[in-house]
Amino acid sequence: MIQAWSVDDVRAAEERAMAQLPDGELMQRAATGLAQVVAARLPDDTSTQPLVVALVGGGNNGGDALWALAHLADLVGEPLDLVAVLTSEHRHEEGLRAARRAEVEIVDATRGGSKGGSKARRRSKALDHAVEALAVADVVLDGVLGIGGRPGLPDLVTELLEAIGADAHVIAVDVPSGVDPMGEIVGGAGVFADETVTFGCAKPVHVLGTASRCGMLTVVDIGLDLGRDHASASAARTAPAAERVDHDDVAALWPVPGPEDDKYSRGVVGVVAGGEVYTGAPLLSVTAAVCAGAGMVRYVGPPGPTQLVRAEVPEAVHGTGRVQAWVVGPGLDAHPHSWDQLGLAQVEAARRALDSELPCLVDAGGLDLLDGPRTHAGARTLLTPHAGELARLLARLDPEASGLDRERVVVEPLRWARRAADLLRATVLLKGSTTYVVPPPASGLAVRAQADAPAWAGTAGSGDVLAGLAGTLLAAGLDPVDAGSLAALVHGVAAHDANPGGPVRALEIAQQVPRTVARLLARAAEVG
Ligand SMILES: NC(=O)C1=CN([C@@H]2O[C@H](COP(=O)(O)OP(=O)(O)OC[C@H]3O[C@@H](n4cnc5c(N)ncnc54)[C@H](O)[C@@H]3O)[C@@H](O)[C@H]2O)[C@@H](O)CC1
Repeated sequence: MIQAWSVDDVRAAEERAMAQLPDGELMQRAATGLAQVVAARLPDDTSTQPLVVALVGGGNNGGDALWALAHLADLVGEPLDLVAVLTSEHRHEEGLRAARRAEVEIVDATRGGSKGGSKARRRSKALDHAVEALAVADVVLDGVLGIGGRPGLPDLVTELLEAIGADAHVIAVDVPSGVDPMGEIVGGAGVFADETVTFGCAKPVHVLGTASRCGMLTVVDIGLDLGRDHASASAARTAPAAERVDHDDVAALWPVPGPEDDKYSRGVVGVVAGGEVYTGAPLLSVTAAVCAGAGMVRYVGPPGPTQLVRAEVPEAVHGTGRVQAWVVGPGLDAHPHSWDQLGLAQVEAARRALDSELPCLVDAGGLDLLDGPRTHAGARTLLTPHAGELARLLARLDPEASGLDRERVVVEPLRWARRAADLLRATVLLKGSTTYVVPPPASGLAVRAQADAPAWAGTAGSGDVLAGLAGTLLAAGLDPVDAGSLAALVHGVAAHDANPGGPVRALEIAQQVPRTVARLLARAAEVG
């Protein structure tokens, strides 16, 4: 599990550590670790002298970058070209002195050129020089903004970033500059790093939807005390703000049956999905549930899709009966015409499932049937909207979200998922290239974010498969946060495994699940 702590918790932990350590020690640890990573990324080709350029901001993040350049000169022991481009009128003076002592070339890009005239003529010589160096640098260190950064960048920095050559390896110091350190706001201007070197622990930016801006993540241990040892939790220890389940967690979380288990103890999942119009969704959800290892799958639906499920998934049983969790809504028409008796009966079946006290996954058309907090199943409800469905749900139920649209959800996914989780007292799994699993804020549980799926997985029916998969995990007794995040991971990996690097159809994702689960379980046995 990758765990990330909030900026406030990191700052508090830094203060606690600094109170025990000599002045500047934490930054030295950070800069030394950073310099070691940079040294390892220098080109093997020794025919030309490697060039490392650091973009240096005015805060401690800039200080890290300056000290790292200073250490690098000692560490590598071979001639290097080191350039620090200052991007702010503020300076980390100690870092600057250290860089000067180490004969790092200092380029002050903030020194303005002549005023007036065209933009090109106004550029200072220093800026031109920085731009030239960036174009040919082997490694570029982004030390403009760290955890003190707000989303967005000054124009000067944007101009410098645009000058970075295509072959440069870009390493962000702690946080890619311009990107929200808390990972709440996705997109916008900012660095796209090949790699991020962070200090003490991961921050939300590294695991939420902003993770794609960070590239590979290295955490340098600088001795922060951040709730690593839950067993001896003291007042000073804090809970993570965000988490990501990884492949090595699957064995610990996946419900593997034991010799005493039977189909009932493994979990019976009931699927109320589809209708006479949408017949594919139930087939996909039921297939996924069977393939995920449900003890039994009961399908509830009108004759058309029932016939199809009978023909394609002989393992499924039909009609209502005892279940341990419900999947309600894939392909469900929540508002059938008054003459559509079969459609109305299916909506009634969905409402009965929603009103039961059992764990419940609510997807697609099922979301349109929700009208307030989940008082019965409460914390054991998992809502699985995509951005458009979440916008529609909130615009309908939350007076403060009237007019909310998909685009706003895409920019601030956590804000709106959290809002729905709070309002409906349910866990919200928001689907997208990053899948967020957001428990009700009152639970105090960390948000999870998964980004395991290839873009090919964004295909019709893929969400129906995810619903069947996650519903099976709910029926096996997992809580909604584990069920949602584990299902998202396995769904994504199965989409990859089904056809690595190429298109995949939803049914193939479902059919791949047994082998993907087996592979992930075997991996744990090998690692363990
Ligand atoms: N506190 C410590 O002991 C340690 C701090 N470390 C480093 O310190 C960093 C945090 O340093 P700071 O708190 O100085 O913050 P930053 O270095 O991230 O920069 C904050 C400064 O940038 C300005 N700023 C923020 N967003 C901006 C934007 N979008 N456009 C223009 N200016 C903007 C702020 O007003 C502030 O002056 C960490 O990310 C890490 O790199 C590490 O050295 C580890 C130890």
